[in-house]
Amino acid sequence: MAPSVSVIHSNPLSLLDFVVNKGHGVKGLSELGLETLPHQYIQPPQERLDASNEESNKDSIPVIDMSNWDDPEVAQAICDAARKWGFFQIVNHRVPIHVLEDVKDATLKFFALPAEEKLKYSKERSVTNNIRFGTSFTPETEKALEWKDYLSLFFVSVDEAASLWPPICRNQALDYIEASELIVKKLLKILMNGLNVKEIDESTESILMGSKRINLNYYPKCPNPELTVGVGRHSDVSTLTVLLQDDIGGLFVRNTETMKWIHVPPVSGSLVINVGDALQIISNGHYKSVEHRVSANGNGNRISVPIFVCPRPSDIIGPLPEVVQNGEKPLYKHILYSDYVKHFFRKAHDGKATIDFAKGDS
Ligand SMILES: COc1cc(/C=C/C(=O)SCCNC(=O)CCNC(=O)[C@H](O)C(C)(C)COP(=O)(O)OP(=O)(O)OC[C@H]2O[C@@H](n3cnc4c(N)ncnc43)[C@H](O)[C@@H]2OP(=O)(O)O)ccc1O
Ligand SMILES: O=C(O)CCC(=O)C(=O)O
Ligand SMILES: [Fe+2]
Repeated sequence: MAPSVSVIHSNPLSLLDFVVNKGHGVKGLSELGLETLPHQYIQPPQERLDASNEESNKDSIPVIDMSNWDDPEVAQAICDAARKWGFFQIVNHRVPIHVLEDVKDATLKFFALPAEEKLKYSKERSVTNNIRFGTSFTPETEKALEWKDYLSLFFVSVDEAASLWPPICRNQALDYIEASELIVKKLLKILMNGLNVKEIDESTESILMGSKRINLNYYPKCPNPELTVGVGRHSDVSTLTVLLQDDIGGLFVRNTETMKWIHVPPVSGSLVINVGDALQIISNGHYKSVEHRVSANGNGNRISVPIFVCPRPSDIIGPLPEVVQNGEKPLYKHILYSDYVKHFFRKAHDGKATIDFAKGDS
């Protein structure tokens, strides 16, 4: 039986038991009809988004039409955006719209499952570490929790996905991964060309796109959205992230010049692309992995579906030889990629601090 709203507010153990242990997530909390936010979700004032730290001018991240993707001007726009903003949106990307709609529907269906069904995929019960249903980011280490539930699926093979991923969303998630492969390859080719890396051999291809993780994110309607966050400030640890968002909005990106936050408005049929830490390291800082965050909202539920395109866990990553061969100082050392990711996952979101792990001489 669900605890009453007053028990949720007065007993911290009861909240954690309901949200984390019983698998109801923040979706379950939201559906209890809370009128005020439980104190565990109240972020310190400096982590909240308000109008004073939002960009008020009309600067916005570029929307790039990929119809003529061999046009040098398109390549230039992509490389410029990756250098300046670390983020851009793409339209006419060749991922069929029905694939995007289907994976959004499947996300809603997964989160609509009963808590006990979703709990089968939790860290404690999942038959594999490659599948994880969870809430917030790292509830064990966070001072304030985040208003988000997620299902995270690390892609190993179609066979593993077919036997272990939740049946209600596995085909749709696999189709989205498969259909986005072409645009991912094209973007990486363009970005490598922009660094003077003309030939992508097998080992570079593994570093650029040797593994993939797909997350299904659910941000339920929130009482007092101004006091909390959907996702706190972080940069992705991927090479590139391909993000599908719905039409609710709430993703904000740091303008690294003004340090203010810029909204990434939903554009119908588009995909948001962002540079992750692995690409910042590989490119020796030429491409920027930029801090971003998601606000909570009081009007409705939001979903998003990022595909994190990554090196393989066993890859050693560091600035590419082509980038530093002309005497440019390497800003990052060589590191085992899985060490980097473990470092990211073991702490609460902390903005751009993760990349310090890779700083130093190679
Ligand atoms: C969820 O909210 C998020 C997520 C994000 C994500 C942004 C990204 O950029 S994700 C892309 C990450 N890259 C990869 O997954 C590719 C490379 N993968 C690996 O190297 C490995 O698969 C591994 C992730 C290191 C896991 O390997 P494994 O051998 O299983 O290692 P463990 O020691 O068991 O786990 C390490 C540590 O990480 C925790 N963890 C594992 N998976 C997840 C997950 N999906 N979500 C959260 N945490 C995870 C695991 O619990 C371990 O910690 P312990 O404390 O338990 O030791 C951005 C923003 C968000 O809000
Ligand atoms: O939901 C979003 O728009 C972005 C989520 C995000 O930044 C992430 O999952 O890494
Ligand atoms: Fe992110």
